[in-house]
Amino acid sequence: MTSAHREPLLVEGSGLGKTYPAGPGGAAVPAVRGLDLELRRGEALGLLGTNGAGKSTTMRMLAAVSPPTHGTLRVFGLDPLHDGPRIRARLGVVPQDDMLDQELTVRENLVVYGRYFGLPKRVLRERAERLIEFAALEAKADAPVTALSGGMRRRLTIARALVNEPEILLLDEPTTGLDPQARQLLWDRLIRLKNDGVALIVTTHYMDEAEQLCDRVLIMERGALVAGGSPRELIGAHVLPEVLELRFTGTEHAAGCAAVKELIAEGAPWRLEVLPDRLLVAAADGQDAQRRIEARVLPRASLVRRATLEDVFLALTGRALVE
Ligand SMILES: Nc1ncnc2c1ncn2[C@@H]1O[C@H](COP(=O)(O)OP(=O)(O)OP(=O)(O)O)[C@@H](O)[C@H]1O
Repeated sequence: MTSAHREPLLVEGSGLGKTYPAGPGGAAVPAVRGLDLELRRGEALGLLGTNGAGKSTTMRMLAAVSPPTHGTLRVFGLDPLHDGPRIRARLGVVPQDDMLDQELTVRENLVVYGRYFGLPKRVLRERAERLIEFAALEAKADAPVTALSGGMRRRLTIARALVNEPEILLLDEPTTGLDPQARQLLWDRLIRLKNDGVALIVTTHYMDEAEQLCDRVLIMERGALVAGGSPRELIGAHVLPEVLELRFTGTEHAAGCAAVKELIAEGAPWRLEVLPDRLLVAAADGQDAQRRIEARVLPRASLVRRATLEDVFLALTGRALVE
């Protein structure tokens, strides 16, 4: 039992599902089906899946803004159907699109948002300063939102979602469109929150993000759970530990593919994934695979790396998780 398991259960969903009613001329959409999930204090849960997998629908159910049509859901032990306002008061939500007040300054955005929670002025002023510092926006505190970079806006959106000191923060694709440096700073802040005991639920298209942040991930496809566990568990259970990436010049791609298939047919214990621009050969020993393949066909470039969640996703769904 890890220490996380001694923490109280904040979210408990069982057989959770949501079917959107049929529109004019269309069929009903089962957006989420039979999902079991749990979240504890200080834990980060990742929801992974391609577009339309049901991640945003799951987030909306957890945020008590879209009622489930199947299964049971408890957030803070409360039923979202009947206790929506009490649940929402203890949640922070970071939507995909920053819904900041463009004309207001950084500080004003925090203060105005905090008023919705009925916080006394003095508390709010002090909290806004703390959040400005947390979001590393001290130099921009009096600047309007229009003067902020993409990364700064995301940090302000997160700061704003923290005004009510939520116990759970829901983040829908928090770093989409940000450059590597801006992503790193954001991850740093999210890890700090987690260490302070805030529970995070993150949807993302980025496997490295899930590996960095999440204690557990749920891989979803067409509304259903495909696999769940810690990144390490998923890698251990679903893929071989090393991956040899091979790139060939245009016309050689097919020959390279044939050579690897031939070796596998001869008994090499590998798994081949063919992508448009490269071959991925999963193996227990990547260097051995590299030697044996390169004895038959010479790639333009090759490298051996450790298997990642991206490989798990590909192995389970047959699709690369790219935007
Ligand atoms: N309000 C709605 N009415 C009807 N169908 C919907 C509604 N919202 C989402 N859907 C459908 O439900 C399915 C799941 O959508 P959802 O937005 O939850 O997926 P997602 O994994 O969040 O995708 P994305 O990464 O694009 O946000 C899709 O087929 C979508 O078209």
